[in-house]
Amino acid sequence: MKKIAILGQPNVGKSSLFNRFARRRIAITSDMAGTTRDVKKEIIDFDGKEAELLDTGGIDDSSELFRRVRNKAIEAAKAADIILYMVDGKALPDDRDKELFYRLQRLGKPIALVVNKIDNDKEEERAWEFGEFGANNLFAISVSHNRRVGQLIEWVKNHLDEPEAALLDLVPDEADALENLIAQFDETGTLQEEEDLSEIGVAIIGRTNVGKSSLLNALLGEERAVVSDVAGTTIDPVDEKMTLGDKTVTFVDTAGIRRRGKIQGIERYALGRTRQMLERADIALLVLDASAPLSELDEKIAGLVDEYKLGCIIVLNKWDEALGSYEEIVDELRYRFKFLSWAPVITVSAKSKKRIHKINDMILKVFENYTRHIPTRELNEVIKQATIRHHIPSHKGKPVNILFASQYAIKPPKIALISNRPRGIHFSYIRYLTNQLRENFDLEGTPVILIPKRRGEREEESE
Ligand SMILES: Nc1nc2c(ncn2[C@@H]2O[C@H](COP(=O)(O)OP(=O)(O)OP(=O)(O)O)[C@@H](O)[C@H]2O)c(=O)[nH]1
Ligand SMILES: Nc1nc2c(ncn2[C@@H]2O[C@H](COP(=O)(O)OP(=O)(O)OP(=O)(O)O)[C@@H](O)[C@H]2O)c(=O)[nH]1
Repeated sequence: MKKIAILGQPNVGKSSLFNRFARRRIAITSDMAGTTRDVKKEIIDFDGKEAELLDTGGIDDSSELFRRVRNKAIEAAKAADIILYMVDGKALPDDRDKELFYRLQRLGKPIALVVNKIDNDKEEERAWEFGEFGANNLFAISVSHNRRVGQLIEWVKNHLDEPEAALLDLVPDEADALENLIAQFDETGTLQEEEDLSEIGVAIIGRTNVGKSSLLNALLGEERAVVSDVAGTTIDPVDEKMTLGDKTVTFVDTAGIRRRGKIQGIERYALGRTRQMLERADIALLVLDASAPLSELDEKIAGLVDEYKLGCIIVLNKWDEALGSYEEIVDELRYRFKFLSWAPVITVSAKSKKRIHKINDMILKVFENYTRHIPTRELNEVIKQATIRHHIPSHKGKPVNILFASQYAIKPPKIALISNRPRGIHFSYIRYLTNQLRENFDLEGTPVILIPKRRGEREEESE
């Protein structure tokens, strides 16, 4: 007989769905031969077919660790033939669910992502946010409003019809995969950072003749033959690498940098090539020529750094021939590049290799900030204090609240502000909060992105 498991975090609606399915119950057996502590099973008549429904039980304490959800999911994944992974469509997608679902999906068993509590048409769009789970089968349903539950039942039924697997036990590959699954989470149930943080992609950008090749050579610490002008526009992206502490720095498309004079003239082409580099980089070294006035092209190139949301270090090169004092030049620069106010400025002379090591130190620091994960508690404390100091202005006469904040990505840090009226938070208030974060956490050299999001509380539906 096929076994169906309904998994998910507390309160997503597992019991409700279980009861929906189990309306036509045939027998209840209370344990699974003592193998698992609290997996109940129930034989149900599933639209004319018998199936076993595994009930992994709720987790009573809402403060329980996600680890327990995961352990139960793994137990059930071992036992089940069909897995329904349920999430609360009124909440934001949880990265831990996403990672767990993704890994369960790779086991190759029929598995569906069930986004519950999509109670009406208006709420449909919330389900789209769960598209990032990469589910092959996604059902946006409402158990309590009986929306689309029929479709889910159809899908399950189709899989009940499939022939039973010959072996109920796990094949070794699957067992290994499950072992790996366990190893990938830490004590708190958070997926350990799988992303490789040992490589830093650096793009050296700037208009022609500012000293990009000279800077690259100085950074790499050796003179290299400069490839003289090659006719034609073909670019072979060649990266050069250096080690900085325990990190590898990859300078992207150095062939393009070394090919002299290439970006001269055709501005569109220059910007296009810069884009290609930025796409592959974590940090941009924006090189400016201190011996010449800032140009419009400098500004356009700087604008791309902002657009790509990369870490940035402004390198004022040719400092040996600087046109003015440090204050004069930096004031002008800050005035023109307001959108890069968070980027550190370093004055260097690539030609004489002066202060080049400052760039190395700064690359490491900016990368640390670019990949910074602000602990939820500290993040919320700062946001809370900020909202006490300056209240969030009301929107169309209605109060706007931030319920909590949660960082959901790095490179750069991205933070969701869960609000009753996300669209009611003015951008100037977002800027204020961003500055508060910058004052409290080291975020030098990295953009920080704050995105108001809705949690889907009832009261806002009257908006
Ligand atoms: N709005 C809405 N609420 C729902 C829906 N389905 C379930 N709920 C509610 O969500 C809450 C949790 O439902 P349960 O079925 O107990 O959730 P669970 O996942 O079994 O919870 P645990 O037992 O804690 O693991 C209950 O208050 C349900 O009434 C739905 O489709 N829409
Ligand atoms: N005075 C001074 N000149 C420099 C410095 N760095 C580079 N230069 C000179 O500036 C000119 C351009 O340097 P490059 O390194 O070729 O500049 P680039 O940005 O790679 O130029 P393109 O390939 O044309 O985009 C050369 O004549 C360098 O010698 C510096 O720190 N001080």
